[in-house]
Amino acid sequence: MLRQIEAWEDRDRNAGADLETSLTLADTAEELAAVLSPHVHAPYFGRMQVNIGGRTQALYIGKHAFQDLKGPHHVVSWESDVGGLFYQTRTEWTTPTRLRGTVLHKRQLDVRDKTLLRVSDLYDARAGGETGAREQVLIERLGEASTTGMRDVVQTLQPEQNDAVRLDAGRNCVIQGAAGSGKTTIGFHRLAWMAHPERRQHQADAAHCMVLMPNEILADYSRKVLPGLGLDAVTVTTPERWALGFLGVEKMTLEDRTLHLLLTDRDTTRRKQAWLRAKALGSARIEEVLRRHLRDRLQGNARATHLEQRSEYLGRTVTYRIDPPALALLIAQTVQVDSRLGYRHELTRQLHAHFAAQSGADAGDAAAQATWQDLLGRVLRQVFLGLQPVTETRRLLADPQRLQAIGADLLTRHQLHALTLDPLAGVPRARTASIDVVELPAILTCYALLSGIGRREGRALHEYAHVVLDEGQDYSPLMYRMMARATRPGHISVLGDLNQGLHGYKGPNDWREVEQVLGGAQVATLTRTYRSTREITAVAAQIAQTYNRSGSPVVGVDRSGEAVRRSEGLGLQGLAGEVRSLLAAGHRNIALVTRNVLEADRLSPALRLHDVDAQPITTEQCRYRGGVVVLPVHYAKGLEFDACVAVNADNDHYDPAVEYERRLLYVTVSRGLHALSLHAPGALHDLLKPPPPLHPVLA
Ligand SMILES: Nc1ncnc2c1ncn2[C@@H]1O[C@H](COP(=O)(O)OP(=O)(O)OP(=O)(O)O)[C@@H](O)[C@H]1O
Repeated sequence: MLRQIEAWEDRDRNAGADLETSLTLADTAEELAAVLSPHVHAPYFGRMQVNIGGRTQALYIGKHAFQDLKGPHHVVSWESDVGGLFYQTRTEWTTPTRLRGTVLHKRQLDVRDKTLLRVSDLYDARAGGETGAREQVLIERLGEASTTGMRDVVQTLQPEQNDAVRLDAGRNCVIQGAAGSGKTTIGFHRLAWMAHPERRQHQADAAHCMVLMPNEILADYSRKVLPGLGLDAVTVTTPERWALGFLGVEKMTLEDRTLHLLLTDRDTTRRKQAWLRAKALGSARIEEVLRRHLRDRLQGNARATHLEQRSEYLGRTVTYRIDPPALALLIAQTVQVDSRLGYRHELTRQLHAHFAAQSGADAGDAAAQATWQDLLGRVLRQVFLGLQPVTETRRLLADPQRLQAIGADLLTRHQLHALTLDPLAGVPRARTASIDVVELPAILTCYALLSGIGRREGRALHEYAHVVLDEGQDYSPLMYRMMARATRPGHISVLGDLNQGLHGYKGPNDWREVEQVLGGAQVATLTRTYRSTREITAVAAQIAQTYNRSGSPVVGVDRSGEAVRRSEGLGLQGLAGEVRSLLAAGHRNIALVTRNVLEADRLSPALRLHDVDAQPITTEQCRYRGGVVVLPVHYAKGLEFDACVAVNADNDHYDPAVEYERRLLYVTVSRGLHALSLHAPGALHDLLKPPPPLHPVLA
């Protein structure tokens, strides 16, 4: 590898016939050298002995493919089809040249800093197959301390995770998995796999892909995995930030008044109404309602449009004109064409054809177009008059009669009724111009129908090559519709856990609904969790089993660790003592997870009085930099720490009768890798009591 890099970096060798060719060659060579360089320290992590067409040979598997031009030292990349065999239980395959291949032996090579540290044989056909060492390697890797960013798991990818990464390219997929099953990690690995040239027509250019994470803190945490997977160019953001940016209203304040009401209002009827209203707003049927509404509005604007323009074309005077019946026809045709680029683009195309017919010109002739351009602009302004996505969507949603008139056959009676209610009237609004998260998908839909949707490149809108949606249980069906519209067909990968849905009022009822709105998707379920020790997983499972919707039990990798610490009746001093004791035990990254922001805000300065410096993470602008942190559960979601302290983990803070609260508690206790401490000023939560001791005979 070093020899190859040297050759690439040698400018004299990359000389072309002329200066320009030489520069291009040198640039390309430098780029190749830069891509290969990081892999010199650990060029491979696996070796397979295979028999292909009767010849036995060794294949080395690494994070990056390497073709040794002057010797026999090749490395195949883990994303290649043959590299995938390293993780699979399958041992036979057929090469592209139709030769039969058989895997005889698999070996894990722990290489760091150009040093081979250890060799573990994973599979040996002559000695009876799997050796069991794969589990051992995994357990050791999981026992390592946490970092401040998401890690790549290429070396220890497990067979079921590998299958999820390699679900058919070109088909949407939904990957369901419990907390710590590696979903988010797998989403990024799937993207790396999609970016590999072997995906042929489905290959996704990383620069044209996007990953949507639930909040900025997690987006920042997960960006750290990108370089190791060769995905530096991928956009990682949150759905709200992306949508506001795309709509050009990033200055508006984003609020979630439904969540505010659900968390603070004790009136059950109002909570139910807010929930149903949010659900109705996120229904995929809203797309069709908006379609009908916009069609009528465009037709209404066209009604009085008599416009004409005289121009000189090829030495003669042409009168271009359009009258209401002609425009009505063009609009009817426009709305029928379901263009991703929107009505404005399609109507422009139709108008070009209309005026071209009047002058006998070719609709694509730029010189001819210039002669009717002014009139075309006037027609568009008239037709789209007053159609601003934010105001237009709000106007429609605030008009029960109009909704009834165009949506009676699309929405249920309950949905229509829910849309007419205003349960949020008492919830304060932001002082500045704002958008609510539950109305955002409808506004985005309105924009998409009028002006198109996709990846902006200058003034053009392109499809995303592949989009990964993390925490997919929190996206409304309408948002799924829009993401599918913005993306190449079959190129959406969804990761989620129905059991961790913290925003059920926005999310889908189940994955079938997602499958339906996406127009088909493969669904895979991850059955194992990797993050936490056996002791921590047992506590999380005890909570999850009270509402488990995914249908599969949570099975953790059987890694033993410290006993879960339970402290009842301890105040702030006790809590500070607990943190100090975790630090003394060698844990570096420790999270104190609270039920809400206010508690976290108060806890940080209070702990300082007891000599514990815990950084608060209480807004999306905060970044996780490691050490001891205090954060509310909704920001802790997706992050992980060496040790987690569940603060105020009692019935008062997590109402046992409310499923949503139990979900929050599940998220809280599932954040620690190695240690969990449950803390309450009084009695611990009902679901966190220690399991009864085993009967002496069983023990
Ligand atoms: N095959 C693996 N080898 C090593 N570590 C793994 C493997 N799979 C998962 N992990 C580790 O398990 C932890 C959980 O992974 P990840 O955060 O992707 O899970 P998740 O399912 O998205 O969790 P959550 O639902 O809580 O956000 C991470 O530390 C990850 O590095």
